[in-house]
Amino acid sequence: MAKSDLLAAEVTHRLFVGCVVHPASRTQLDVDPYAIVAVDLQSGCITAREVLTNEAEAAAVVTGLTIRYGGPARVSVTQLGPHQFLLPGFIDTHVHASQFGYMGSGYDLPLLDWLSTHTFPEEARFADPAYAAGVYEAAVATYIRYGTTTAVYFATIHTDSCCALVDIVRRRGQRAWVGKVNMDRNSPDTYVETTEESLRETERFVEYVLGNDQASGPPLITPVITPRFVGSCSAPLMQGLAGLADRYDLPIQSHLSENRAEVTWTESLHPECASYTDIYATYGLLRPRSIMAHCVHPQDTELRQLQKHGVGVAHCPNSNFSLISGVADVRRLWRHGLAVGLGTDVAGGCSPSVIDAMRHASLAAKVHIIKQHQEAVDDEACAGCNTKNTINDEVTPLTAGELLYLATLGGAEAMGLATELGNFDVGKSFDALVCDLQPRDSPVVHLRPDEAWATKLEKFIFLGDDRNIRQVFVRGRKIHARGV
Ligand SMILES: O=c1[nH]c(=O)c2nc[nH]c2[nH]1
Repeated sequence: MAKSDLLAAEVTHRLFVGCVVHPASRTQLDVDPYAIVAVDLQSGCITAREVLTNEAEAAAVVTGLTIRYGGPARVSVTQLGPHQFLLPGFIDTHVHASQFGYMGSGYDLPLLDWLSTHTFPEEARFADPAYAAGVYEAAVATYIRYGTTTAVYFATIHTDSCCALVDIVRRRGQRAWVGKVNMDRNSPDTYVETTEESLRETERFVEYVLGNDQASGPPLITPVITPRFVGSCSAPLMQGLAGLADRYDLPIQSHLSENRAEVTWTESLHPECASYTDIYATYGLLRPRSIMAHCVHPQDTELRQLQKHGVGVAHCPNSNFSLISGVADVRRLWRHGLAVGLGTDVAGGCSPSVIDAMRHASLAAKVHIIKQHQEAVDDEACAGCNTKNTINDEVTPLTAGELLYLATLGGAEAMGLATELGNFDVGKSFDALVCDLQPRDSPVVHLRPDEAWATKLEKFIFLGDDRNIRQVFVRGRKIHARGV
């Protein structure tokens, strides 16, 4: 090839060479110290994943793939460093972009008081699109920096401000479901809509999102139907929203069974229904691609109903601790066959980080173990059972593999997107993080010589932060790189 042809040739594929970590399933975490992931930069999809045994073999496979993809001028090779690894991008299945401004404050109140004291007054300010854009710009940049490649956003009731959020997410290249919030009852005068307004404005928002997609390939941004929760949505509004979800084939998100006082109040609003979950079922809001946040206090019958309708759950442990809502039990949700992802639930949760959500999920699972130990000790049936870290197969700590699964593939399953996202299977979108355990400015993660990869991953989960996320990719495109 002449030199001028070489210069003109376009790079069509990128190969990542080094340690690759991904959940093959809930029960299998693959950690491959010598592996290659190949990405077609046109489609942003993974075209090959090769698992090797040593560096020499990796070099030979790089050469073979380079020939297959048209030669060195068409292939860019990224060699990961000794403490770097590739991880699927994080999926935050429940986050209020509009609450970013007061995250980290107001945790002395339970849910319903917190909503009326902090949340509704702040969200009412989003009537001003300029104010909204300022908050959304900071929020989206932060979530991306922390490795969230896919976010399921609540915005507010204000359509123009919701459109501003969509524009920001689109410009920054993140994948997202974005929801205009619906509220037509039990809300302050300054932050409420009529039923008709709420439906009309939701349709205007949906048309805006669907009409403005400029990404090549399937859209990165999807409008999501977002009744805030039963307490703030009348039956006609819920029914109307279910109709919009049908008409536009859209996903749905809401809150379910977060706090005991909320459950009691909600059920009192609908004596015609058997339970909180049954209210959503009755008004048509439970289906595949519905995501219900929290599910802290459901009865078994409710979990069976969620499973029957194919609903996914956003587990939001930081929020459940911060608002003292209770502790959702992930293993119980799994036993009922539910798909579960993680939610930061900013600002109920006090961190924008899915790594933090993994840590809190670990603690939440341990609370169930501690509770059972405590009950056993109180019964005097189990003197000394604190010497074990498990009660039985159903009450055990979450492993590092399970935590990484919740943060990635579990979220994709809850969204009904597991054929496209969540790990590095060939054909899926390359939504990925280049993680670095030894960036120059992160003294917290200390590695001993010859630290095993299993230990390195645990340290990433329990000590890591945004400084350990070097690059962020969505559909093969780099959307963030650290300056340091
Ligand atoms: O954690 C929560 N955050 C909210 O904004 C909200 N609204 C209803 N229920 C809610 N729960």
